[in-house]
Amino acid sequence: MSETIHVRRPRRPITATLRPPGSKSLSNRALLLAALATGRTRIEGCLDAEDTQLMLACLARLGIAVERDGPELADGLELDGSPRLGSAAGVPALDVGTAGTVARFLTAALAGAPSPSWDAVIVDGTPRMRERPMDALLSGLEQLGAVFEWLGHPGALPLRVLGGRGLAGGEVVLERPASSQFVSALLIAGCRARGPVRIVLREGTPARPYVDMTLALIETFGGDAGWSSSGGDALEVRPRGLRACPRYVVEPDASAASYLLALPVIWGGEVTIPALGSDSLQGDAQFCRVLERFGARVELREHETTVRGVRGAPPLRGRDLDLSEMPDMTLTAAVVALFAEGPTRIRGVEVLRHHESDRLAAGATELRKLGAEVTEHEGGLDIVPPAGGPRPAVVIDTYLDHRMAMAFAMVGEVEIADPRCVDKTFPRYFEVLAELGMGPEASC
Ligand SMILES: O=C(O)C1=C[C@@H](OP(=O)(O)O)[C@@H](O)[C@H](O)C1
Ligand SMILES: C=C(OP(=O)(O)O)C(=O)O
Repeated sequence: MSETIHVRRPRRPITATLRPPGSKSLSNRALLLAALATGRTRIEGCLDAEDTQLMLACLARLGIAVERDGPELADGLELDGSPRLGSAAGVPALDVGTAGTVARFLTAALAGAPSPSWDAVIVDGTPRMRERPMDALLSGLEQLGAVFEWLGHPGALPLRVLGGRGLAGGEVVLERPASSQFVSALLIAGCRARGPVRIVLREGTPARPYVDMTLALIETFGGDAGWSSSGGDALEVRPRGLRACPRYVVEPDASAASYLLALPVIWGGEVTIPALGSDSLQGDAQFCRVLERFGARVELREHETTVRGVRGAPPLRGRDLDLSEMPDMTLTAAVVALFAEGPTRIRGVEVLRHHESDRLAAGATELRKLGAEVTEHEGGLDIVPPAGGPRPAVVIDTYLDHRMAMAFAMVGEVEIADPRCVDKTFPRYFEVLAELGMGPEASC
């Protein structure tokens, strides 16, 4: 039986200004693009958690060292990039853990590295990462000129990327990708190709704001990529050398912020997140609009978000939510739905089947334990909240999934199993809850 942590219901409204850690998505893009760019980049506000530590450890294995200002990664770090992606010789072996961004973006960047110093690189991850889809990305890279050897199942981790001339360029046609990260990875790799790269999305992409985020970061690092002006759902990369960014400041993580902003909606109070607002590059920064639809009062300003709630007055209302642009927000919304009047439908999130867990199946199971009536669809959930609120004293299983732990902890009066799974993106999450009066020490 794994360790559990007890999370209490707060006794007072939750009123605070809170600073979640740096964005995982922005940190790992900035780290990788800095590693591929010529010159020295300084990054401030970098997330210091499993997913960024995995990226940094892989880069170090490739011979790209990082100088830190201090023990906290967020304080600042500096990194000297090289288009060949490092100086390591032989066949370095990289562990990408369960970090989708590292598995997809770094594998693609390796495949695109021109004349690398290494002969080949082995890429492997956790058992779950071996199951998570990579196939359409890898075959797209092969079409552009990459060479892989499969060390397990074809089209999946573990694999060997053979060092060569990098990517020739050309066109890749994707049916609806299993992850938006395939598109972002092809864009990043395409920046180092010998000729232009065109990515045709025959049935669009899930989680499109992450693709726009990649385009914005490529531009920050001097690259040239964008949506095709010739119509249709296509992207074009016009390769040119990437340039270091003298100072890149990472925004707070909008997905981590979602739990903190949902707390006053469930329990009453007011939470402000500075440095995360309407100007954010993160699609999840728009999640406050979903909270507004449930009934919260929301101010989304430039550089700042505030969400207010008054417990039970007026009551939250269940809603029909298309979360296809913000799939990571599904579990946060599903837990808020437990406290609403009337059913909530969540749609458009079939990518959740391939995340750290199958979040639709895992979420449905745990919501039912709390007394909700849940119907699971291929790409969503219908949730009828329990009359009288969630059942107390339930042990929530977390399926090695940080978002299961963080979302279900908001329920209060629950036991969260394997709480350290939050280390993937928000290691201090339970300390923050304790500071807000939801820790075990609040029982007096
Ligand atoms: O590009 C990114 O940084 C991410 C894209 C999304 O992946 P999917 O498109 O697989 O949902 C998201 O879920 C993940 O947390 C981060
Ligand atoms: C899906 C997620 O992560 P990954 O970057 O590993 O895909 C997530 O953080 O919710």
